[in-house]
Amino acid sequence: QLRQNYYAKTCPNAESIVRNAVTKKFRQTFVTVPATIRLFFHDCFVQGCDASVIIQSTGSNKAEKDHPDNLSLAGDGFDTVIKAKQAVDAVPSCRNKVSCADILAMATRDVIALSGGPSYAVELGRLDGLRSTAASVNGKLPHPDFNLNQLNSMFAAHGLTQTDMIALSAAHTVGFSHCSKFSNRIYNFSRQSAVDPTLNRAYATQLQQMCPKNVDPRIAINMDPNTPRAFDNVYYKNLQQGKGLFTSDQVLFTDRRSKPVVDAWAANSNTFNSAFITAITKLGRVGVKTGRNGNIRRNCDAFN
Ligand code: HEM
Ligand SMILES: [Ca+2]
Ligand SMILES: [Ca+2]
Repeated sequence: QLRQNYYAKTCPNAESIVRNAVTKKFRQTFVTVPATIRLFFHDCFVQGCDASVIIQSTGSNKAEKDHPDNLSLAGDGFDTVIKAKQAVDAVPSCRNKVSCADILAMATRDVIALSGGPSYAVELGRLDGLRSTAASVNGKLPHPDFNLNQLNSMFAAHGLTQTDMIALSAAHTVGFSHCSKFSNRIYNFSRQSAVDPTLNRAYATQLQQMCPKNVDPRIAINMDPNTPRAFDNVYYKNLQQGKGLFTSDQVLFTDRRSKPVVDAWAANSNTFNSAFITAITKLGRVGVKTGRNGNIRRNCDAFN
């Protein structure tokens, strides 16, 4: 039931208003890019793409964003959606017409294009969800130590194929990770080997330097050591060299079932780009709310 140009009659400039607000935010800080993309993913995988992740906790409700798996979502993603919503609502005819869930989908499309990734037409028509609880996040988001079967089954639960999962994982071509998310790979990996043998040796040494054993937990490092500010297929080239940061990244190359796709997309950015557009469009359809199951929030971080 989603479609392109959904707001053509009700708020014809919705997409350009959002794009302008996102561009302004992008010029202030690059973190806007990874923060917004990850926010969209974490929204869609819990209760569908309904902006449930943006809701603030209240005295009586601990919201999704305060679940441990969401605590590292960067504030600039939330801020991007809130700023874009304010820009939309500043136009009298658009006021309370555009959902926060759609604004997040548009902002995600825009930050990908701004950082050099593929441009695509975004489907719209989502309503905002009416519930957000920390408990509902349990077991719904992938962990960095997942193997291919675990990744596949979690994505399959939302109608996404292994190919879609490999394409979406390329979001790790931009953005940051805290050291704790991969420290198991560079210290005390196993009885046989202190360092994960699938990790490039020189890269492992660099990671140990950037993330010494008792590092400040607030330290975050680039996930793509080569082009951290470009949304590109270098993600797959890194995997070929043992430079995937998480087990869940590197396994896409070490498991023979996913390796052929990694090799193909490392070699051809056009085929990657079109697979990515297919996959993120499917991600945007997950669990969409319509009718009585949703509404259009006045403020994206609180229920009406
Ligand atoms: C395939 C399974 C995935 C796992 C296990 C995973 C795990 C993680 C982890 C552990 C971080 C670091 C968080 C931190 O320490 O701050 C991260 C960051 C990130 N993830 Fe994923 N992720 C996965 C898939 C995805 C997908 C599908 C997307 C979007 C399409 C995505 C987008 C991002 C982005 C953009 C960041 C950087 C965030 C920032 O810099 O603020 N991830 N991911
Ligand atoms: Ca959601
Ligand atoms: Ca990159």
